[in-house]
Amino acid sequence: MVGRDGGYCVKAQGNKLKLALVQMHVEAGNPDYNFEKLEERLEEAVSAGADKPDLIMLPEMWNTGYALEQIQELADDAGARTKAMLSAFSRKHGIQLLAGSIAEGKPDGVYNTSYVFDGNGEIGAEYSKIHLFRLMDEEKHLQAGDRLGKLNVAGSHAGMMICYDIRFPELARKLALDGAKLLFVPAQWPNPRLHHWRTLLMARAIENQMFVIACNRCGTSGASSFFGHSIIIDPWGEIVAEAGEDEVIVRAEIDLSLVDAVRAKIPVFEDRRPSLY
Ligand SMILES: O=C(O)CCC(=O)C(=O)O
Repeated sequence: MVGRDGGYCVKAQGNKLKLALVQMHVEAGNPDYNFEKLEERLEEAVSAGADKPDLIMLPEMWNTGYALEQIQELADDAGARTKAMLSAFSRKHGIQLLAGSIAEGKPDGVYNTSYVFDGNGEIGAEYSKIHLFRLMDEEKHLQAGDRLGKLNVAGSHAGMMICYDIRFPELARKLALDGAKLLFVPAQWPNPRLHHWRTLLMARAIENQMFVIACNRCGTSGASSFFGHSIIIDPWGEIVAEAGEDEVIVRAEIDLSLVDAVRAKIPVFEDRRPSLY
């Protein structure tokens, strides 16, 4: 994991948030294994000696992986198993949990859905991926969501996108215009597109002057391999923390007041000319 040590051109005033991103291997088609493994990783995230995070984040489709051919049978029906485990964890530790996403079974099909637990074990927000990734046949097996992902974190508005969604800058801009100061991105982004992953996330952070917090999986699944590189980028485009390719818990503290400081320094949102585009 590499940290950042550079000086900002703008100074944050202090509204701190401690983050822990669980970058883990996901076993495709084996929810029992993945639930057990996640439980271990969550215990590690809050283990004695670790700086207790305010928010823990998980990767995309951590319950089933991309076992799309069997996804109808494997999906968590109404998210019941996920909700039971993660609600209890969130309540026990008083930690907000942005629970990556799962294959969620609903009466009309399977959705790629993220739940956010608010620290009392209640679901504060949920979001189903709206752009299905045709290169991996998602549209053949999954239903697309039809709502934006919005949540509150430490008194600030935040937005949520899942993996392929980051290729749609208008979605991030809409979330920013609606008030988001942070953007969370759970993913299963595979090789060989590390360059796209880092560049797109960096662009979303700089152009919207927001924190981008992205948690990817690692390891291999059939013919696909995943490079990890979970990353936290600040609104000035500096990398706060970035994982390598192995399993790790990425920990960092961010200061949300930096968003206002950056937006005041270069007032992009005031300078927009929406009447022309
Ligand atoms: O856009 C990409 O290159 C990767 C997207 C992806 O893997 C996904 O949405 O699951």
